[in-house]
Amino acid sequence: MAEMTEELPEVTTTPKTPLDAPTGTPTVIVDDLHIVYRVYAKATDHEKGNAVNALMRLLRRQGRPQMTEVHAVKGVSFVAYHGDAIGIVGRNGSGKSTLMRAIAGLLPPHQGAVYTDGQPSLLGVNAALMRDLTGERNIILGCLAMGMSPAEVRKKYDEIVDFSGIDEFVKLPMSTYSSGMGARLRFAISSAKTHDVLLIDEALATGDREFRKKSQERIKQIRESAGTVFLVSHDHKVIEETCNRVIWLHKGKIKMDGDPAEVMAAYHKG
Ligand SMILES: Nc1ncnc2c1ncn2[C@@H]1O[C@H](COP(=O)(O)OP(=O)(O)OP(=O)(O)O)[C@@H](O)[C@H]1O
Repeated sequence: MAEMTEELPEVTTTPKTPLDAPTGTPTVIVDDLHIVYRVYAKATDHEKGNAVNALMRLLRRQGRPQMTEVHAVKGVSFVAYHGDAIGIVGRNGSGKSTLMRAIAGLLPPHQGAVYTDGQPSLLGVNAALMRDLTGERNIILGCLAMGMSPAEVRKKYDEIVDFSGIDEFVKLPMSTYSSGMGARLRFAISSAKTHDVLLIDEALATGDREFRKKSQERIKQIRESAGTVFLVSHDHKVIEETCNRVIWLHKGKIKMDGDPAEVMAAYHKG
């Protein structure tokens, strides 16, 4: 395997205490959550800004005419616990990714609230790795960004390269990777750390079968260390094999929440 060649400065930090909270206590509380996107559509020629149109809008107390709202999550409430792996299913546009981003704190609630115990980390298909940098550099930066000390990065480096299976490609820029290789490296980096709440949005979709198996094993380990995992996937086999609970979103609302086999059976019936 390729040795890590980058020099990292010696820094001593106090190690983070492992998650020791007992299972069965809440990690995420979502309370009557509403998320609304505001979209500014392109103005038609008729609406285009000129002084007369602007004045008429002011006089009629109208807002910008091109703005539309998309109510993506509509009053979602649930509680997640330590040790939970929750699958989120639903048709395209049902609000799955929006809900993940809201739990990660990346979207402000329009109404309601999200309370989390610990730091949620969102691992998505577009997780911020840099295409022009080598895999090695991305591993180092990614781990430091997750709060690891340089010593921890050095300790974890081989394991991450090994888990990702990208071998010698680690020395090449990520722009030379296939989408599957990129996804594997992202998952390997993100899951190298114990997460309180790990949100995985379709990030396992591009991996091959062997990698999916390895990632399911990793998710199990995270659950066993009392973290909480959310998994958005259109691959229902992965959901059923990995999760102990499934939430079915439909048009921004929870249609069903419970045992994976029961929810998936109802979901397939439509
Ligand atoms: N940035 C955005 N701006 C405006 N509307 C958005 C934005 N992102 C998502 N939406 C809208 O919000 C709704 C929910 O989208 P979201 O991506 O959360 O659904 P999803 O269930 O994850 O879909 P998919 O399975 O296709 O990934 C859709 O109507 C979508 O068009």
